[in-house]
Amino acid sequence: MVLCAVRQHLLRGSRGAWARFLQRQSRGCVYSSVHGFQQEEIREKLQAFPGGSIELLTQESGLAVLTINYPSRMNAFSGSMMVDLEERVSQLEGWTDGKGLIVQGASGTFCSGSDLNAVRALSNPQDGMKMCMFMQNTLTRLLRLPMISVALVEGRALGGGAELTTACDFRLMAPGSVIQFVHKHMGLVPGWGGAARLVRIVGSQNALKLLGGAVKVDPELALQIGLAEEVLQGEGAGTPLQRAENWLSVYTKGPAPVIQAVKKVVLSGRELPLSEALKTEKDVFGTVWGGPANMQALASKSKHR
Ligand SMILES: CCC(=O)SCCNC(=O)CCNC(=O)[C@H](O)C(C)(C)COP(=O)(O)OP(=O)(O)OC[C@H]1O[C@@H](n2cnc3c(N)ncnc32)[C@H](O)[C@@H]1OP(=O)(O)O
Repeated sequence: MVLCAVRQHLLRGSRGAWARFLQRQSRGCVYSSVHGFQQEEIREKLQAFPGGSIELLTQESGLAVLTINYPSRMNAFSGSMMVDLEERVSQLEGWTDGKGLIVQGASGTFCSGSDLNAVRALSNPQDGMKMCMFMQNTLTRLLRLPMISVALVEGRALGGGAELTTACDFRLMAPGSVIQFVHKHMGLVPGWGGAARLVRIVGSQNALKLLGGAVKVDPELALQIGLAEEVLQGEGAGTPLQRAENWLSVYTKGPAPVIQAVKKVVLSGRELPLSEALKTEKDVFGTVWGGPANMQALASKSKHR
């Protein structure tokens, strides 16, 4: 009873801590009206470029699959798909049972970046900045979801598609797939946060090579520089999605509050200064200490041989 009350108190404290974490990180977003960013205004503009969709399937197991779906344009991001993605991320933020997320493209290819038709129409500097801020906000929130995320790369991940892979915790590549930051060939640099995240994943030297040379990163190179965790081999071992689910299940096995706590402490360690990360870790620890999974493990006198 007492333990329960203490836990409730800690839980309340932790929710506060997590809310404070997100608040410090601008509620999970990078830009708000303070930066001249008006979300509704850009949403309206983006909706004027329809096509394709972003599909979200949540499973009772706590695993969700997000599919970028515009096969006739190699899953390029139309304006309405950017808006769709933001809405799907909002849905995932409110999914209390979520533990894992796989991001994939439809029809055997990942994503060929932004829809060049929309890009042409939004090529004035003001609209470009607004689109950039919108996508940075969305992909930052995607990476900050309290669940473990994996980009399943089949076929090509080009431009903004390559940037999207970096907004997941891990990348798995199918044989023959390619991740390529083609921005330089387009007279651009990444603008959806892909450069900042890439530096943290592969280091600045490798990031400079990949962006400066618009290098085609095949699975072998991706493994070598730490961009990908694994190549999904094995014809007989199910579809690439099934293999990705298998891979992820090692990390999502267990109760949702524990898996979410794992992601939260790693996220705060990655994003906050040490003293603040330590405080957040303490608060997140408070949510699992004395919780059902902890009590059950203690009662079963589990060994870790
Ligand atoms: C954030 C910054 C960015 O993301 S800038 C955008 C970067 N992406 C690109 O430049 C990709 C340009 N596309 C390509 O290089 C090729 O289409 C790739 C993806 C390699 C596929 O080649 P291939 O297999 O020969 O097919 P294809 O060229 O016939 O394409 C099939 C249809 O899809 C379309 N498509 C492809 N990518 C885009 C795109 N990003 N935006 C708009 N449409 C795209 C192609 O135009 C083609 O359409 P259609 O059949 O000609 O009507």
